[in-house]
Amino acid sequence: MEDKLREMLKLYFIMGSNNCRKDPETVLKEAIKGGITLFQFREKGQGSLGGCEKKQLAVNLQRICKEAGIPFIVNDDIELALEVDADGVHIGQSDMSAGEARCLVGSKILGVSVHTLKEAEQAREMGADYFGVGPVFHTTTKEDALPASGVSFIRELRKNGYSIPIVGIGGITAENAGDVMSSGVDGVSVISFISNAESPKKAAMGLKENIMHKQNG
Ligand SMILES: Cc1ncc(COP(=O)(O)OP(=O)(O)O)c(N)n1
Ligand SMILES: Cc1nc(C(=O)O)sc1CCOP(=O)(O)O
Ligand SMILES: [Mg+2]
Repeated sequence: MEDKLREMLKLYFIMGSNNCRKDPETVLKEAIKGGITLFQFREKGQGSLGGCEKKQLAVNLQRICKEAGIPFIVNDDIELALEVDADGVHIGQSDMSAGEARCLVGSKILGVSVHTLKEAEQAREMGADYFGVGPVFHTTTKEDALPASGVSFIRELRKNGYSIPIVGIGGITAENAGDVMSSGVDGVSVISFISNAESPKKAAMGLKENIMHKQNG
């Protein structure tokens, strides 16, 4: 299961309608053609959808993922994740606790954002399946992002014996993805480099090439 999860995390695309310059369903289909391995529905921030519109978009994007065999993760909204029977959820330090989330989602994938060794210890104890660590580089996509910390915390986690799957997030592009991979992560998480690209397919392909290149030596 853990090896399968590491594979899934290689190119983790996250998106909501407000991150896209074209129709979100088209963006997701193109990103899948470009080689993404996991998708997170993150409908959040200025201009995002709510209520029935949010749920309908989740259902439509989940169908596209299912047809392509890409697991579908929901950000923050555990109720929605359970309603649509998503493959997993991602939560951060200002969301519900990882312990509570684990109780609610059972054996679904549980991702947790961590920024300190203390948060990492708690998340691991509470049953996190993977960590999201960022922002690695400067990002304007997340309104309340912390200052960029580079790859130092990723290296610190590995040095302290954390073998749990980890993805780096924040400001990642095809150009810097290889450096993030070299720090010890299993994969990279990306929003705008794909969602805002003229060709989401080409953007995903560019990322994939650099990720695989690093992985193979
Ligand atoms: C893979 C991944 N890593 C980190 C995050 C950020 O989660 P969080 O800190 O809860 O912030 P929001 O995304 O909810 O604004 C993530 N979503 N995915
Ligand atoms: C959703 C999210 N979480 C972050 C964190 O640091 O935890 S940074 C971020 C936004 C990532 O978007 P982009 O790839 O466009 O920089
Ligand atoms: Mg959150």
